[in-house]
Amino acid sequence: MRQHHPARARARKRRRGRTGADPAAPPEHAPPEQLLFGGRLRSSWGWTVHEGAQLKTSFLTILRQIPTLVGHTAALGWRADPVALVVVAVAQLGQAAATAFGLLATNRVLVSLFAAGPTAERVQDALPSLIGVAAASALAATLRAVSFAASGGLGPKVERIAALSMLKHVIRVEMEHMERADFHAALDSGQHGQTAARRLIEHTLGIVEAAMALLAVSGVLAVLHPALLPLLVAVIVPKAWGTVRAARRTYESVQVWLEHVRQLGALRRLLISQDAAPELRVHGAGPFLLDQFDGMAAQASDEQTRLAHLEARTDLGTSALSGLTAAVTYGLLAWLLTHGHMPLASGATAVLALTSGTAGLRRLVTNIHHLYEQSLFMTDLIRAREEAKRRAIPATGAAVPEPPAEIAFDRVTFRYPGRDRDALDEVSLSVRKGQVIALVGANGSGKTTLSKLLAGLYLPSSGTVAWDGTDLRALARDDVFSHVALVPQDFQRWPFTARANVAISRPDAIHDSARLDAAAAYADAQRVLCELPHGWDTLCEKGYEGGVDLSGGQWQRIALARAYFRDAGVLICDEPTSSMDPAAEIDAFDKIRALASAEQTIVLVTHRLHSVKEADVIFVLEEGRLVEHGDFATLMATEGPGVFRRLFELQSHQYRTDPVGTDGAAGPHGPDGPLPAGTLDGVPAQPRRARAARPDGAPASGSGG
Ligand SMILES: Nc1ncnc2c1ncn2[C@@H]1O[C@H](COP(=O)(O)OP(=O)(O)OP(=O)(O)O)[C@@H](O)[C@H]1O
Repeated sequence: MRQHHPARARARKRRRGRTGADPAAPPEHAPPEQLLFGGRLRSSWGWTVHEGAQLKTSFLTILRQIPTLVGHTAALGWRADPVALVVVAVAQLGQAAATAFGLLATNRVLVSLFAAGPTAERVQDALPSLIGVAAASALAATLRAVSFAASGGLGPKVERIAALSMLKHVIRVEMEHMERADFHAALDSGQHGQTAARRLIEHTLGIVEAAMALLAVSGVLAVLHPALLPLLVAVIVPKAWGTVRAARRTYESVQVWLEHVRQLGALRRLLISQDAAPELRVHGAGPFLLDQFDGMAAQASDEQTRLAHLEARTDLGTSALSGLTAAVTYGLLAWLLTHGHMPLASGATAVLALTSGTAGLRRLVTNIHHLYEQSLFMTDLIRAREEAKRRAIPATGAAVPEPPAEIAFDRVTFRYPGRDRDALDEVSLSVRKGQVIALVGANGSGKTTLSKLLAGLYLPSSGTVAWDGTDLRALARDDVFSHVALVPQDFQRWPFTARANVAISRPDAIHDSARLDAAAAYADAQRVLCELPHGWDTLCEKGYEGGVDLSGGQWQRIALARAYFRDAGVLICDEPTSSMDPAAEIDAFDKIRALASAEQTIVLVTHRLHSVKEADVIFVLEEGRLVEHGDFATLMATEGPGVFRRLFELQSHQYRTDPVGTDGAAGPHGPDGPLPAGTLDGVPAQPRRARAARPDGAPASGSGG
């Protein structure tokens, strides 16, 4: 039985409805686009501002900027590989000369062949010139190959230089600026500048090559007959117009198609995605999305047909116009020939020259077009690089030779860029060497933010963070970082080998096997490593040959091993055990705490309040403010409902729930009776919909049939 596909039917209807409609009209939004993406999927990335830039700028304006652009690109090429640049330039010049010589030799051949006399003599006469033609074409081919080889190597070198020039500054940008939308937009644009650098070289070389070819042709035409030069211009003008128009049309079509490509690509990725696979199956989302995909694909092919018709129409018009001009041109040529203003041989050479000249021109215009757009991306790269330089962590400052004996916060306030609320509000505290510090509080209370300020990742908006009495701002931040090891909440799961994943915290020791093994032993990660097919050298990224994925808890052990491997004076662990089983968690906390006895300062951010019992100081945060601090006993002994005590009791009661429900109430209990469903860590979670079981065992949901 033929299945009904609503999206396909809609696409069919659209196709039918469009018959007779203006093919130039923009395509209407397909319902799937509206339904799934809320309309066209336009990227908000910075670089998209340049999409179609050449369409918005007049060709003359572009033309005026060409000398400057070519100059910039040449400078870039010179920095990347001066020898290759010179080779390319010489090869291009040589090619032009060979082309001109070849045309002139062709003229000589034709003159000999069209002369009076026996055929054998004429051919013999033409022979030296024929050899010249062959030599010129062999030379041009050799030089083309030389130029090709040199420019092929030049492009990637330029791209590498451009990428490095930006990235080396980006990796030093202050964290706070990494969060800023304007800087991110600049970075996105800059990213495209890296490939643009290579294309700039390609298009500049294309322009030079085409310009040289044109120059050679013009020279030959001037030699054949001065009147031929205006003829070339006569052919050039309509061809140039046609080429610009065709280039713009093609570009426009790519833009329209791009939107579909993005959406279809997003859908295609989801349909084969491993992460989405469970919901695609259980929720029946697979057939639904497939149907949307099909509808959008049908629309995409509609669009391609529309564009193909449009292309054909434009091409026909342009060809008619160029045919007309060519007819006039060749008419003029015929007139010159028939009225004895030019020998027949020169006429034939002129035809050859005109053909090769117009082809060169087409290449010239297309390359100019692309060069202009790529130059915009390149400008973005330069801007991003300068912005990154401006926002960099200072490389200067007082040295920090030892881990700090004390880190002190004095009325520290911090606000994230773009937020209207402080994440930390006048926080004052101090952390001493060898202490275990716990930061606790509800979600969003500022624990992670505080730990990042402590590590020197952010600087306070007001107040000071001082390491041994010196404001962080005055310290060499690289030195500060060298004393910090971090297990962030959202730690990086590097798509590298297990070895690189651990040793990345101290890359200079990546081959130190004893140190790696010690780190694995510390984090209880040996079992994880034993199970990996290539041990330390197993790629921890699924989707590549030999790559494996690790469980959440296994990844956390790797992250702990990484922090241990770093061997720094200050260890900050933000929810280091959230994915571990209970036994592993207890073990991990014991080990982390044990490091304090080795003179390390430990900062623990956690919701597991039982695990902070042995902390030297617990700092309790609430909405960015430090509301309580002290050791566990002090905080539990507070008069009245202290924040920590309330959170602790709430969590403790959760574990004291009657496991078999003999008290007749399902779910956890608090001090005042049953706790709301989903209450965790003292923070109410999303309310869960209760489903009482029906006598027949089916859930009593109100599905209504
Ligand atoms: N990168 C960021 N940009 C903007 N706001 C942020 C950023 N990170 C955190 N915030 C905001 O700062 C406040 C404190 O967040 P923080 O992550 O420090 O809380 P937390 O106590 O660690 O929370 P959790 O227990 O959920 O990890 C929150 O209001 C949060 O929304």
